Amino acid sequence: MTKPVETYKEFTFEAAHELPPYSGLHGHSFKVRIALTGEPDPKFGWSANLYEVERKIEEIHKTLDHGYLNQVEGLSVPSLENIAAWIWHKLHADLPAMSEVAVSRGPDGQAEGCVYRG
Ligand SMILES: Nc1nc2c(c(=O)[nH]1)N=C([C@H](O)[C@H](O)COP(=O)(O)OP(=O)(O)OP(=O)(O)O)CN2
Ligand SMILES: [Zn+2]
Repeated sequence: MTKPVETYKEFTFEAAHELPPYSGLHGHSFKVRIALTGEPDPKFGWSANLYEVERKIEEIHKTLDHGYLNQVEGLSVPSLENIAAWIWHKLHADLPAMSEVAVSRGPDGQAEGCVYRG
C-alpha cells in the first residue's frame, strides 16, 4: 500500500485590516500555505496537480491582495483564524484533497499565524 503524500502551495498577499477593539486600520504582508494530502498519483507521485491548485487560488488572491479585508464578503472580522477559515470554505469544494490552510503574518522568526483544518 502506498503512503499518502502532502503537497503544498504558498502565496502571499498584502492587505489592510482592523480588529476593534484590538487594532485600528493597518496593513500586513500575509502568507498562506495550502496543503493537500492524498494517495500519490501512480505516475507523477503527487496528490494534487499544482497547476490546478494555482488556478483555484488565483481568484482568492485577486480578492484579498491589496484589499481592505473587513470589506470582503464573509470576512468582516479578519483575524488570522477567520481568514484561514474563509479561504478553506472558498476552496474546499474545488480542492477535495485540501487538508489544511495556514495563514501567517510577519517576518520569519517573528511570524504569528494559525492552521485551519476544516
Ligand atoms: N489568535 C489571534 N489573536 C489575535 C489576533 C488574531 O488574528 N488571532 N489579532 C489581534 C489583533 O489584530 C491585534 O491588534 C494584533 O495586531 P496586528 O497589528 O494585526 O499584529 P501585531 O501584534 O503583529 O502587530 P505589531 O505591533 O506590528 O507587532 C489580537 N489577537
Ligand atoms: Zn493586523
